[in-house]
Amino acid sequence: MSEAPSPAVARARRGGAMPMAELHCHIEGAAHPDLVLAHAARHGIDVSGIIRDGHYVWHDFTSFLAAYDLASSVFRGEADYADLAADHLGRLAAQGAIYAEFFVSPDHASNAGLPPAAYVAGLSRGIERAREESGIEARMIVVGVRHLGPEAVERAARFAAEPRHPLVTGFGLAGDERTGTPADFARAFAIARNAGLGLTAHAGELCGPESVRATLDALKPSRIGHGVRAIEDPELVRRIVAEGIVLEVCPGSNLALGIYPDAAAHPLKQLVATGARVTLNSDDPPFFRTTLADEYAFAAEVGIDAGTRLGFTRQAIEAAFVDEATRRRLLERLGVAAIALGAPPAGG
Ligand SMILES: Nc1ncnc2[nH]cnc12
Ligand SMILES: [Zn+2]
Repeated sequence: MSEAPSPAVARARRGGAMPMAELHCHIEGAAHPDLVLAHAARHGIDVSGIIRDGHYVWHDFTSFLAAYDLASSVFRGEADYADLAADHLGRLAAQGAIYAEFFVSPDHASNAGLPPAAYVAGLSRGIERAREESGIEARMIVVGVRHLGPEAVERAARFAAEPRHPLVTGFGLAGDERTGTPADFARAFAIARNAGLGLTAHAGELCGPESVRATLDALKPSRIGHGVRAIEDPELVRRIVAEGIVLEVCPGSNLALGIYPDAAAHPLKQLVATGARVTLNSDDPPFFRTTLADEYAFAAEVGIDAGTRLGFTRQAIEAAFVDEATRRRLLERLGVAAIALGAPPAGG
């Protein structure tokens, strides 16, 4: 009879010991239910409709967004957001992440009564605290919320652009992909592009390949949030590969939201096989009962080898919205971690 593997070996087999990097996670969506319960109690907010037995409850994309909005509303001050960012990044670092970008939504802060500048100041304090505690590096991507309309998204872009906070390095579009058309947000993306921000947009999550194509045409992002449904159109996949568009793939989110019925139906492996630049991400981890380590474990479970999984981390660092000196440092850290694991990273 063989002995049970040690926890470290079991974790390594699951893919959890890998050095990881994440490009796609919404900070409000990363709020652990315990943290939300604590802040809700302080502010006298009833969250019993969205948190039961320590887990978020929702049943479709619309009710997920409603739960997300209510959970967000319990974070009201600069210090609340510092705690949220530090908690999120501390959890990621404990899993093995060396770099993380997260989406920040000035509209959610404003709805909770906090001016966007104080929101970003609080989050950046959390980033600095986490860096001191664990060495994890992080940046913020301001997002406009699509279902709030083009004017709100332009307001978010102007906030991101001027004055530039040093840790805000990107601009993106989140929210309900089923509302409006990408062209509605072209002005917002022009503002962000002119400010030198990196660009990403959610597409090909709830809607099909036509949404990804229209997003690439109208907004010209270097990265697409999700993008998985591009697999339904081989011509579009060829374009994504040829243009080097990076896909921020979030399998746990896709499965939780029912975009795909099960792991076997998820196109992660096919996307990798096309040569597209793929990264792995957790999106809104406690809402979808996932973690970044779980996403890497998912990749292992669907048959993606360790070298390719390390390649996801390298890809994320190469596509990160950071200055070149930081990118070089992160790639060096990845190289050292990969050698310790006994496997040099793909392409490095
Ligand atoms: N999965 C998702 N898609 C679009 N907008 C979001 N905001 C938070 N999570 C999201
Ligand atoms: Zn997302």
